[in-house]
Amino acid sequence: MNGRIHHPPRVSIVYESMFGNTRRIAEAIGEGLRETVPVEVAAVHRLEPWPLEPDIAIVGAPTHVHGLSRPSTRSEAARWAEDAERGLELDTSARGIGMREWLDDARLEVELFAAFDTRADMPEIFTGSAAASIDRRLRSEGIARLADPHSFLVDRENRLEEGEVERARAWGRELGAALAPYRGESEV
Ligand SMILES: Cc1cc2nc3c(=O)[nH]c(=O)nc-3n(C[C@H](O)[C@H](O)[C@H](O)COP(=O)(O)O)c2cc1C
Repeated sequence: MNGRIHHPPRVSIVYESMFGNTRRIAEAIGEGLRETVPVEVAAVHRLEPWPLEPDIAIVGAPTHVHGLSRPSTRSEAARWAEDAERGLELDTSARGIGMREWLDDARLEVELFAAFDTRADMPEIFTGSAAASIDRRLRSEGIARLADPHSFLVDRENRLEEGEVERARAWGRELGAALAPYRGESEV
C-alpha cells in the first residue's frame, strides 16, 4: 500500500459531457463510491486548478471519433444539439476545454486512477473508446490503475441504454470495495 493515500482516500471524479450522458454516469459512480469514501464530482471545464488534491482520480469522457473529443468534434456535437430532429440538448457542462486538453495541462498527482466513457452500443472494435485512450495515457504517465477501463452505452439516439445508470452506481460501489485496503479495513 502506498503511504501517500489519505485515510479515508480522497476521490475526485472528473468528466467531460456534451449531451449529459457522461455526467449522469459520473454522478451515479459518485453515488456508489460515496457509500464508502468521500467523493467530489466535477466537470472538466471547471478544473483549473484541481480543487480537492485527490489521491484517486476517476476520469470519464464521451467517445468521439474512436477516442477523446477534440474542438472539432465538440463543435459537431453542438451542431447535433441545434438539429431539432435529434432531440439533444447541450449539457450545462459542455463548454470550455475537453478532457484531452485538460489531460494535456493538468499535472495529475494522484496515486491511482480508473477511466470510463460513454460510447455506442456496439463492439468496441467498431466504436473505439475514450476510456481506453484515457487509460493508456495515464498509465504512460506512471499512474497505477485502480480498475480496468469501463464503458457505458448509449443507443442510436445518443441516450443511455436502460440500466446503465444502475450499472455505473454498481461500478462505483466496486471501486469503493477496491479501496478497502486504503480505508484501513481488511478486504473481504
Ligand atoms: C462528433 C461525435 C463523434 C462520435 N464518435 C463516436 C465514436 O467514434 N464511437 C462511439 O461509440 N460513439 C461516438 N459518438 C457518440 C458519443 O459517444 C455519444 O454521443 C456520447 O456517449 C454521449 O455522451 P455525452 O452525452 O456525455 O456527450 C460520437 C458523438 C459525436 C457527437
